[in-house]
Amino acid sequence: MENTLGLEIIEVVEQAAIASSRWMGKGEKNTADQVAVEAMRERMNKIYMRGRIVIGEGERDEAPMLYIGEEVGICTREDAKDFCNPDELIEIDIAVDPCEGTNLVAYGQNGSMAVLAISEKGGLFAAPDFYMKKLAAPPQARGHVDINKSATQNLKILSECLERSIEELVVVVMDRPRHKELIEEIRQAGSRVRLISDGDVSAAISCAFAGTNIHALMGIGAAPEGVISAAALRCLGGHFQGQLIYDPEVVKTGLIGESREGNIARLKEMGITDPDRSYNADELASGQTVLFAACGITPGTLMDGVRFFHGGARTQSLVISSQSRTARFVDTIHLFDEPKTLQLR
Ligand SMILES: O=C(COP(=O)(O)O)[C@@H](O)[C@H](O)[C@H](O)[C@H](O)COP(=O)(O)O
Ligand SMILES: [Mn+2]
Ligand SMILES: [Mn+2]
Repeated sequence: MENTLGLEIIEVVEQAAIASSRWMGKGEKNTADQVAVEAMRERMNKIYMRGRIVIGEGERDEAPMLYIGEEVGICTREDAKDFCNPDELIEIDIAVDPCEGTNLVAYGQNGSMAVLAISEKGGLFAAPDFYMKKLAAPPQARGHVDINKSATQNLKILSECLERSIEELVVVVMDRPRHKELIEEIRQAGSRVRLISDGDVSAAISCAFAGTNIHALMGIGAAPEGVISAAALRCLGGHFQGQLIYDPEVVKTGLIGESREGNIARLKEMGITDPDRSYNADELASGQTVLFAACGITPGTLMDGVRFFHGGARTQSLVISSQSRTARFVDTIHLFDEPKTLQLR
């Protein structure tokens, strides 16, 4: 899979990031999102592959593009056998977030990226558009911290695993009213909290890399983003656990319906009979082969944002593969027309 798709998926996230970054700081989050979706879809449909979107922009009716169930890639054509090789005909599942952190792009803030994860059919948990309680941590803490333990207990375990004091730990939490008590607990335990307004995928993946000064992600974000984060952390050997949140009393906003029972029923319809189950990274991204790619839109902890220069642009991406066991940082110069200069840095 990596051999046939590796380079192609870098271009997919690069094109989405470039398109979206043109709307950076313009206060128009929907446009920043829409152009990323269009660019991602257009580039994906030039790839010799047989892909199906399992995590995307939503259901077909509400999302004209990259909706769940949409088929992408040249080899989804009926006559594909005539021009696609056997590898390209293997069915693959794709999770996309063409603009992760639309608010961040719209307001010119750090941490947004174009991102996707790929696996063979059935290899990615088709997360419903629900919330998810998340716990991400570095590889040394994998299997030691536990989403069912309190933040205080996990910080103690984390400090032992990372051989540093609790006071030296930095935990990223989304700045939401639902996290008031969690934030207090982390501070009370002695650790430091980095609050983010959006973009918990970047925060989760940052846990896997020493030097980011991010040691854990705790709290509730969206479930689709949880699966994408899990795909990266599984390949990197980091810790990731997620638990669906269906009780509107817990989140008090957005994604889910107002009735707890109604939400449980919706989950059941989707085949999720134990709504309280916590999933680890291997279960959320269970495929034999998992590929992940992200490209910075605005600057972030892991990657720089898109930088334009006369006649071109420079992007930074991260491509992770469970197959080759690599995490590649890719720095690309894109030549649009006749650039006067090629910007080295
Ligand atoms: O910040 C986020 C927004 O993602 P997007 O809509 O693609 O720009 C995500 O990282 C979060 O995981 C999540 O979507 C968010 O926590 C759910 O929204 P909210 O109700 O505002 O917390
Ligand atoms: Mn997102
Ligand atoms: Mn998005």
